[in-house]
Amino acid sequence: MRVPVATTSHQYEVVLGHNFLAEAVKTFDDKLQKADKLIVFTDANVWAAQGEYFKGHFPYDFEVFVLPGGEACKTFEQYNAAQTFLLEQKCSRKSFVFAFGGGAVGDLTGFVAATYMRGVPFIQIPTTILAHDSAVGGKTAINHPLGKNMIGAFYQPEGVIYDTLFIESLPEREVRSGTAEVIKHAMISSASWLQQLMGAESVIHFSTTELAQQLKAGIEVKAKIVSEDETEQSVRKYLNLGHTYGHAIEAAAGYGKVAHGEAVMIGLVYCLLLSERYGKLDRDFTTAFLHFAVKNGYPFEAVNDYSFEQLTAYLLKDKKAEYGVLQFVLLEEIGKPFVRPIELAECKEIDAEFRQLLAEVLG
Ligand SMILES: NC(=O)c1ccc[n+]([C@@H]2O[C@H](COP(=O)([O-])OP(=O)(O)OC[C@H]3O[C@@H](n4cnc5c(N)ncnc54)[C@H](O)[C@@H]3O)[C@@H](O)[C@H]2O)c1
Ligand SMILES: O=C(O)C(=O)C[C@@H](O)[C@H](O)[C@H](O)COP(=O)(O)O
Ligand SMILES: [Zn+2]
Repeated sequence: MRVPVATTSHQYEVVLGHNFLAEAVKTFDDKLQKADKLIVFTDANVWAAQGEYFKGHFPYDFEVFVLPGGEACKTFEQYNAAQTFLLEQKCSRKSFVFAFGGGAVGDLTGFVAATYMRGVPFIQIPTTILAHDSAVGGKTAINHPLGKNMIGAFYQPEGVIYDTLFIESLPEREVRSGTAEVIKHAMISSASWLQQLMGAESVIHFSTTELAQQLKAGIEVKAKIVSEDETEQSVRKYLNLGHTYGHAIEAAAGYGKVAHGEAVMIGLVYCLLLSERYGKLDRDFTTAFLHFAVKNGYPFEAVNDYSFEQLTAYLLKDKKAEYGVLQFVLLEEIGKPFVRPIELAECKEIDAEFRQLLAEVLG
């Protein structure tokens, strides 16, 4: 399966298949033959689970740099270590970089590639469900203790090779986390798709074929939006549904304790509550959605670990804020997102409603 991405700065394809790494990498043969060095960035968990397969199916010589697993690789320290590795390997502008891992490896590697000698080409080889989102569209970043993804660049990959075989070793918690972004893509694009997901027995036990269909549908939504608005001037903001509150939870927890997708799911419910005030969605729908999320194991108890006051500083650092006022992505109805300024006092009211609803549903 192929999904084209055509942003203002770059055109490329996402190729999706199963057990097809060698074949997919070969489609870049022209470029890779001309490269003076191939560097693979990965993380310790991915390399332990999938390194042998990778080595057996990657048809070129390469050097590998193994980062710490998860959010721990999106730090200034690891950014510095990765740049040092490229310098020590004598990489040039003719070198090629691969991000082999989930969104954390992809975001770090993309930012390293964007800034090494002011830009070297890179290819995303995602290994998580979540990375159907992160590997596409060119948002690259590391975290700052004061806010999520605060230091980064828009920098598109040369291509995305998505071999769903890698997902077979993904822990269940990460399957759940990644599926939150699939659900987000459904919420901003299609009521019938969301209805299908909400009606499923479980959204974390899809068959390989069903999963590939869900991933492709998500990639298509993302590709269409980033092709229209690469740098988040307009419709790209819709991809941030659930992230204003979600990122605040992630940052307050200390990156990695609440997984990105878990935090996004929490943020999606928060946005549904807020949307009730400005669109056609009502409390019955929000409650049904929360039940669906709880049934699938999303950890809403995490909200109770932080007061609204603890979240406030992170909320205010959201990148969509304008002139000090938060801009939330809301839903007129499912499939119809819009952006609206929301004052902090109103955020606090919704936060209180959220905690009340959680108490009712979680008991
Ligand atoms: N750039 C974007 O547009 C974008 C979009 C969404 C999320 N993100 C970012 O992506 C990150 C989250 O990505 P993620 O959920 O993929 O997390 P991740 O990269 O941290 O991976 C999750 C965990 O699973 C392990 N793992 C990954 N693949 C594995 C595999 N195949 N087998 C076994 N273990 C594996 C990792 O080592 C890690 O511990 C966050 O930092 C988030 O901010 C970026
Ligand atoms: O691609 C986008 O645009 C997104 O917002 C996708 C999000 O899922 C992703 O988590 C992104 O990294 C968030 O970006 P940020 O600008 O809020 O840091
Ligand atoms: Zn996200």
